[in-house]
Amino acid sequence: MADSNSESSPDARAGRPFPVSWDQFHRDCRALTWRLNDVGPFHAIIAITRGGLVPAAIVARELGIRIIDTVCIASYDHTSQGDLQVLKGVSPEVAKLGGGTGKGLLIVDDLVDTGATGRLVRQLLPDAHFATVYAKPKGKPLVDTFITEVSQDTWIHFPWDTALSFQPPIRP
Ligand SMILES: O=P(O)(O)OC[C@H]1O[C@H](OP(=O)(O)OP(=O)(O)O)[C@H](O)[C@@H]1O
Ligand code: HPA
Ligand SMILES: [Mg+2]
Repeated sequence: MADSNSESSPDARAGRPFPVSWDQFHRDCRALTWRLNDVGPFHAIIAITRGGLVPAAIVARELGIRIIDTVCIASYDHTSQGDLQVLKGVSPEVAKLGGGTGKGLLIVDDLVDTGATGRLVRQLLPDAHFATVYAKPKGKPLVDTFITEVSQDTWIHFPWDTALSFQPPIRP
């Protein structure tokens, strides 16, 4: 990421952890779906891989959507963001359902951070509805629906990236 500001440098952000359990993540995805239920119906869901796969599965189950596509984008190597690479775009069948601009399609990702991924997704499908579970301030304007905002200098630790481990007591 081209962010030289020490407050939001990868190290600073990794230093302010926000761990999310499976239980919490499931609850947040359900809360997101309640909001999306008021916006739809949607023809199909597009999960932004890989982080969007888990929320997309939960949202699809709750909304009864069975057509699920992926847009495969990679950029972060742990906490540093490099150039975005679209490894796979929208499939022709799903692009057709969205009339070429994404109308009636629901894009799901786990979070927006700098907004770089969201901007790319919006270029691909300008009329789609873009939903994320979490949003940081820089990326928030790109998202149509999200559940929880965290500060820009926070690093969210998702349950699929973490494991339970011993923590020393606060007072040694
Ligand atoms: O708003 P941005 O600064 O672009 O960051 C948000 C994106 O970064 C993460 O994906 P990543 O590229 O790390 O790939 P992954 O989903 O495979 O973990 C996350 O899942 C979002 O897609
Ligand atoms: O805060 C985050 N957590 C996990 N992955 C991420 N990718 C961009 N920002 C984050
Ligand atoms: Mg991702």
